[in-house]
Amino acid sequence: MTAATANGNHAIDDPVVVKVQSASPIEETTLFEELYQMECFRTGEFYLKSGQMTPIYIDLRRIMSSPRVLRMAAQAMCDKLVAKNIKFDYVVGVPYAALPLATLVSDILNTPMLMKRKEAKAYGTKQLIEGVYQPGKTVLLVEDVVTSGESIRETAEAIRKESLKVTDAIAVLDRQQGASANLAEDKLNFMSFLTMEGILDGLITKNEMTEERKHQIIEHLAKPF
Ligand SMILES: O=P(O)(O)OC[C@H]1O[C@H](OP(=O)(O)OP(=O)(O)O)[C@H](O)[C@@H]1O
Repeated sequence: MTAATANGNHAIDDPVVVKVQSASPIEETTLFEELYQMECFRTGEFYLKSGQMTPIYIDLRRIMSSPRVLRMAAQAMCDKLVAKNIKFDYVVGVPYAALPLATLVSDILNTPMLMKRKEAKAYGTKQLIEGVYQPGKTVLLVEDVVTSGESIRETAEAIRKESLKVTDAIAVLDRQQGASANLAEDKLNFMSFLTMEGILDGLITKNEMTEERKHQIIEHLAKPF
């Protein structure tokens, strides 16, 4: 049996929608504070997937150690999806870091999840996309942190090969290094709950950073990969 959920998405075998939006929407500053307390922000010299050096590293893998904060981050994305009236039939997390987030988004919105593997297995069904799906349906991609958008793009490509549609992707945080424009070229609408600029402003309020350092970092991150 298929049932439409409150946001118009479809769930299998579960007609009862119990959760969608938070009673009061989660504020960016509230999630920032939780991420700060969980030491998700580190300054220094780190290297990203793209090979680029970054003076600030944001590690949202840490939040799986707090189900409360993990849920808050997922709920913040759900609030945004509902507010923007984004429609989709399945939720897919960009492996691996976003998988716990995607699981909670699927749960909160009562919308089925699929799982995209980084690599297909050489045994079993050898499928790259796991779960039950019908071709022609639409997938929402969920990310933790986005830099270039390449991981989203790769995931969208694998999903589209299965004759599924992908039009929207959401992340907890956009490092604001060109992902929106890159993904738009691939017909993907990208949104995030937090931005790098918001994080840097938050770190200024914590006296962890000066305005001058913030501008140096933004300038550094604006350089091409
Ligand atoms: O926008 P991009 O330039 O693709 O960078 C962002 C990606 O990098 C990180 O994943 P990582 O490659 O470190 O793998 P993991 O999720 O398995 O830790 C992050 O979780 C995103 O998926």
